Amino acid sequence: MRPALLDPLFSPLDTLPGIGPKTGELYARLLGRETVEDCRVVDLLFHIPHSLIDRRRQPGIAHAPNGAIVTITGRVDRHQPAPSGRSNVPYRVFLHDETGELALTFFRVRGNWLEKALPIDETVIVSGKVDWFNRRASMVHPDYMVRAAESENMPLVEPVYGLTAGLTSRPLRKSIEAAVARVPDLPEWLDEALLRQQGFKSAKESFQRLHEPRDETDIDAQAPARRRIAYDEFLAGQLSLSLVRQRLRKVAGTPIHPTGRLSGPVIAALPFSLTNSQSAAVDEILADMSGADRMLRLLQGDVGSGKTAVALMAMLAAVESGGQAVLMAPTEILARQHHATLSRMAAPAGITIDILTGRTKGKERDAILERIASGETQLVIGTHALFQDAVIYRQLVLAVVDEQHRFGVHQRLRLTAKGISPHMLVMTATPIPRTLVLAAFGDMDVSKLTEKPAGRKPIQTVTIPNERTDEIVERLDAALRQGKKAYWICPLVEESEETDAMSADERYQSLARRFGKDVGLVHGRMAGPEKDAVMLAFKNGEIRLLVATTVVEVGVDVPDATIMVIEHAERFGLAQLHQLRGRVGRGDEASTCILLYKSPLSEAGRARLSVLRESEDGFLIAEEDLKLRGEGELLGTRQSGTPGFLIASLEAHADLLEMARKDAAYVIDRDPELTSERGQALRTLLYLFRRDEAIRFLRAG
Ligand SMILES: Nc1ncnc2c1ncn2[C@@H]1O[C@H](COP(=O)(O)OP(=O)(O)OP(=O)(O)O)[C@@H](O)[C@H]1O
Repeated sequence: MRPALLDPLFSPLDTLPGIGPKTGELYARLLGRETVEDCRVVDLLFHIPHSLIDRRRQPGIAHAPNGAIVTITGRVDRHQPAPSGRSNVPYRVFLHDETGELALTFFRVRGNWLEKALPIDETVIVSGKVDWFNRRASMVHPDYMVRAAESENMPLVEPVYGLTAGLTSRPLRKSIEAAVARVPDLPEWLDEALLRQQGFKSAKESFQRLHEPRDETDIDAQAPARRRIAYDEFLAGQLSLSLVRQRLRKVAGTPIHPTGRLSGPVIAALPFSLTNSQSAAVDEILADMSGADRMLRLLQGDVGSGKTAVALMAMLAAVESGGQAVLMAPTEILARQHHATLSRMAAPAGITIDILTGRTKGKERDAILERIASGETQLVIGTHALFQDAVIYRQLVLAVVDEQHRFGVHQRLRLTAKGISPHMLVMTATPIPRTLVLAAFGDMDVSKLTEKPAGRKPIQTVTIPNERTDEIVERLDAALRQGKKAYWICPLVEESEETDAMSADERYQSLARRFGKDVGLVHGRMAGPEKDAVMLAFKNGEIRLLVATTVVEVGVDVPDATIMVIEHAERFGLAQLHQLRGRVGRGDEASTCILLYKSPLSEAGRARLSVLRESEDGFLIAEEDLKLRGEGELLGTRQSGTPGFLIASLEAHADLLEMARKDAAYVIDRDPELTSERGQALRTLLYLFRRDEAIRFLRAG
C-alpha cells in the first residue's frame, strides 16, 4: 500500500488550482500521458526548469542590452492610446529613469486597464525583453508591471519550464508551485554518510530548490539538488530491477533437456550455417536453461546479426523438453514477420505455431487460446497480447522478449505476476553501452552476437544534399529497372505520427507519379491489415519501392532489398539511422544507403553523418552517438533525457548510477523484504518515482 503521506502527491492532477478539463489535456500532453486522468500531482515535480530568468538585472534604460530581459524602475510620463479603429497600431506608455526613455508597447488593448495599472507620475517596476529600434528602447507586453510600492509581487528569479502549444508559462509555474507545496516531509531513504559526502539536502528541500532556483548554478545538471533527485531516481530504478530480479531468480526455472530432435532437422534445412557467434550464444542459452536457476539473459546483436535464428534454437530446445515457448515482439508488423519467418524456418520440426496479437479476435482467438491452454500450440508469436489475463499456458518454459529498443520491465513483471516463471531471453537490436544496459535492465547475463553472417558485403553509405534529390530519383529508376528493391524513408516531421504520415504520403504521391504501381506506402497511421498487405507485397516483389516512415526501423527483414534512401537524415539519431540502414545489406547482394540532408549541415550534423559513412559497427556508432548527442537519442526516444528517467541523465550522472547500483545491491542483500526503517523509507521512494510494481512481490507489499 502506498504510504498515506504521499496522498497529496498522488491525487489527480486536476485537483491543483487552475487545471480544468481543457487545460488538463494540455498538461497531459506536456507530461507525455494520454489523458489528464493518467496524470498525478507528483508528475509535475519531475517537470523541472531548463533555465531561469533573473529579474535582478537593473542596468538602467540606456544600458539595457538589445533583446535582453531586464527590469526597469521608472516614472510614467504619458499614455499614447491607439487611434480608434486602428487595431494594428499599438498602445504605448512612456516612462523614464535617470538614463533614458522606454516605450511600453501593447497590442489590441481593450478598456482602460492600462491607465489603472500605469498611472501617470507613478513610479513603477517593469520587467521584460527590451528591443532597440532607431535608438529607441521599447518593451512589448512586459512580463511584469508593478507599482514600486508593491515590488514584492514580482519574483526576482523565475524558473523557465518547457511548454507545450497552448500552455503558457505563468499558469504552469503556478501549478508547479502548488505541486511543490504539496510535498510532505519524507522519511530519509538515503544513507547518512552519502548525504554528507555528496552534500545532499533532503528530498523535499531538493525538490523545492529545483523549482525555486536562486541563480544559474541551481539549474546546472550538477547542482546538488538535481544530483540528489537524479540519485533517488537511479536508486528507485535499480531497486525495482533488483527486486524483480531477486523475485525472478527465486522462482526456480524449469530445467530443460534439449535432445536435438527438433533443432537437428531445422538446422539441417537452414539455407545457411550458424555463425560462430550465433552458435556460442545458443550454447550459453541452453546451458542456462538446463541449470537449476532461471535464465535471465540479454541477447544483444547488431542489426542483421541473426538474432531470430538464435531465438528459434532456444525455443525449439524448450519445446523438445515438452514445454511451450513464446516470442513477444514490440509491434504488430514485427510479430507478423517473426511468425512468417519462424514458421518457415521451423517447418522441418513439424510443430504447432500460432500468432496472437491485439488483432486476433473472435472465434480465431478462442481457438488459439484453447490450443495454448491444452499445450497443443508449442510456439506462440505475438505482441503484449500474449500476456493478457485470458491467456493461460499449459507449460510455458521460455519467453523471448524482442524489446528492440523499447525497454520495459513491465512485461517481465506481468509474466511473473501471472505466477509463471519461464526462462527469459530479452533481445535488443541496438547495441547498447554497458551503462545503459545497467540502467535499463539491471544486472543481466549478456550474450552478444559480434559477428555478421558470412558473405555480407559492406553497405556503401553516401551523404547527399536534398537539392540533388532528382538525381537520386534518376538513379533509383535505373536500379528498379534492374529489378532491385529499395526503401525510401521519410523524415520525422514532428512528434506526431500524423504529420509524419502526411509527409510520407506526399513523397509517395510524387514517386508514384514517376514509378506507378511499383511504389507502396506504409506508415504508422495505417490500419494493421493494410500495413501487412503492403509489407507482403514488398517482400514478394510486387512493390519494389517502399516509401515508409520509421515503422520499418526495427527488425523488418526483406533480404533482397538493397537500396535505402533516408530523407532529412540530419533529423534522425545516429543509432536510429544505423537501424534504418540495417534494413539493407541483409543478403549477399551489395547494398547502398543514401542519406539525404538539408544543407547547410551544422558542425554536429556533419560529424554525425560522417560517423555513419565511415562505420557499420553498431557498437562503435552507439558509443559515438552517446558522445555526440546524449543517450535519449541513442535509444531513439525523441525526448531528451534517458529513457525511463525523468531527471537523471546517464551522461551527466553516470557516477551516480554506479553508486545507486551498489547501494541497491547492498540494501537488497541485507533487507530483501524492505522491512527495516530504511527499507520502509525506500518503499516510499519507489512509490514516489512510480517504480512500485516491484513492491507487490514483498511480503508486506
Ligand atoms: N548464419 C547466417 N548466415 C546467413 N544468413 C543468416 C544467418 N543467420 C541469419 N541470417 C539471415 O540474416 C538476416 C537477418 O537476420 P535476423 O532478422 O535474425 O536479424 P536480427 O539480428 O534480428 O537483426 P535486426 O535487429 O536488424 O532485425 C535474415 O534474413 C536471416 O535469415
